[in-house]
Amino acid sequence: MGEVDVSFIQAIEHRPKPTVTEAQGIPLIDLSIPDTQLLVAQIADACKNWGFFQVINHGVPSQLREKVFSASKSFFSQAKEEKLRVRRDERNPLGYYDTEHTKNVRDWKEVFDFTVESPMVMPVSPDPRDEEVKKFINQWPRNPENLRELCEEYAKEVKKLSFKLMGLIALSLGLAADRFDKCFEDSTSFIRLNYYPPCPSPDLALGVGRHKDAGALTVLYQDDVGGLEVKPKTDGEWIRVKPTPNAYIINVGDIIQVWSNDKYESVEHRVMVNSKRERFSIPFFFNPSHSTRVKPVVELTNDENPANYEEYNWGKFFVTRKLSNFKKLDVENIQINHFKVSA
Ligand SMILES: O=C(O)CCC(=O)C(=O)O
Ligand SMILES: [Fe+2]
Repeated sequence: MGEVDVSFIQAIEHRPKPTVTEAQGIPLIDLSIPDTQLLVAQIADACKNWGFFQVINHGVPSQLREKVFSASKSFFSQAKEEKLRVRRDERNPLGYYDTEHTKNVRDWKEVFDFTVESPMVMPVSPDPRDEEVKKFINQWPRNPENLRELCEEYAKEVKKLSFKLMGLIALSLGLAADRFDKCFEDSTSFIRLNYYPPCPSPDLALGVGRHKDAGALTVLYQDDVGGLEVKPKTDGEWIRVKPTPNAYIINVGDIIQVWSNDKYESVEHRVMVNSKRERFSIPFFFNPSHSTRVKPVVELTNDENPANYEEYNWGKFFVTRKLSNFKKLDVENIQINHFKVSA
């Protein structure tokens, strides 16, 4: 990518600030502590007050993660023609692309997406009357040769961590640890290799525009460059999440917000770019199966605390969102607040 094209330019109110505020006090949770009750209390506090947190002693081997980062770097360093051999298009949402839009502004990044379950089953169209589903298959590049094997091994490890976190979150809501496990059979989870090239105008563009993650949970690893900013609900300011070696950043996504009936909220975040260093990150998006009907869990609602959301189908929501990120549309893309029950 050369000079900043007009498609990347953020509206003035969404441009990054020239000075960065480092986040203070983001919960850092040690998953190896033997006292489950204490762990659950820490998770509850982090989800309620921050919507995101970091975890250490998470069980994902750091050597494997480093190998995936280095394979990712080698994939993105190839000539564009080579990367375009595995590009995504409207028929297959998996693979490489460099034209993702967030809220209709182009992101300064390149990505490579692959699913955790292969094939992954998803509806073909956002139309609620169209019941057709399709099996999607990952596209793997010729180089680096070991990318597929490393990514598949990494996916298994992060999936284990995601189930563990989901269990702790369920416990923190007073539910059984396996309350949500069934929803994640035949999951639509996917992993994204993110590459943010140096940007000549980091004051005008963003690596990823402000957004909330639509799925249940995001398990993210960022390299040591930094650039991830969040807007926790306790504070209206964007704050920078300083990279912590060997820690995963966990975000509550929109689905947990709905399941918990707003007890936990999905946090807005974005990525700043810089003119000097390229940046890499790898989010794992833990998403339920396409047939999951998302609504506040019955155990958490009653007459005094009625459901804040109408039920929606995850597969249709996801497909609608995918199509809108793929190209610039004239309308706002689908959001959970479209399902909010009006007071
Ligand atoms: O690169 C990052 O640190 C975060 C990326 C992100 O928020 C996303 O891909 O949804
Ligand atoms: Fe995100």
